[in-house]
Amino acid sequence: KHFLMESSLEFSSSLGSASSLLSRHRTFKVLMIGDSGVGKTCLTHRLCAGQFPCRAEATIGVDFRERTVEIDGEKIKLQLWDTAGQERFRKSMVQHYYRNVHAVLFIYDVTCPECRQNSLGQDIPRFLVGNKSDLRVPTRADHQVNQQTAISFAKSHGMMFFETSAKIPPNRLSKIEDIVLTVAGKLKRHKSLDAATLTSLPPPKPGTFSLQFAITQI
Ligand SMILES: Nc1nc2c(ncn2[C@@H]2O[C@H](COP(=O)(O)OP(=O)(O)OP(=O)(O)O)[C@@H](O)[C@H]2O)c(=O)[nH]1
Repeated sequence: KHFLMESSLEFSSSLGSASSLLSRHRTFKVLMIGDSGVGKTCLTHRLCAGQFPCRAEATIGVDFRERTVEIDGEKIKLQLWDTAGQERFRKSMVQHYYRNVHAVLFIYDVTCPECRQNSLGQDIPRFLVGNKSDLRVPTRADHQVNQQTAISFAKSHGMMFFETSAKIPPNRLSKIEDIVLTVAGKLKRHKSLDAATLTSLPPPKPGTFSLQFAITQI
């Protein structure tokens, strides 16, 4: 995980070059945000490289990884920006990495009902992703985020919902490919994200909502 200088944070699109006019190709900046330790770095690796990283250290600043998928003949490049969850790193970087964002993945840990989050980007596609589903233990349901609660929460905030694990081997339950394809598909179809507006989106509006889930069983 490294610290990136501001100059490398700027969004770039391959649209405009002669070759990209022949094969349509768009790049979208997707922000991964969430508390420290929820698994943003591991999930970013998994979504982009298909693997769980053997070791992950706390992110300092931001880092990004890319994944290209083809949807209906168009190549969509997702640039996943892995942000620092630790408050001391987050504060100093906040205004930089929220610039020109096209979608946000709010990540929380399903075994941590106290996860909190700041809301942003009301006008862009947003996804709520519960990670570490491999750590769910049926007998400890009271210490985990209830999936129905999370689904209702996502619905009421206009987000799409996924529960996944960055760690489990690729299978139907991991949902990793579903997440990649859903995010890319949503961005491809999102009206306000056409070529003309790619580099001129306003910064996401700040605001808050509590992503603190109620513990449903006492
Ligand atoms: N069991 C399990 N462990 C996970 C999963 N995802 C991440 N972890 C572990 O959770 C810890 C934190 O993961 P990171 O990806 O570094 O978390 P982060 O959200 O990037 O943390 P910050 O960089 O501090 O913001 C590491 O020990 C990972 O191995 C998962 O799906 N399942």
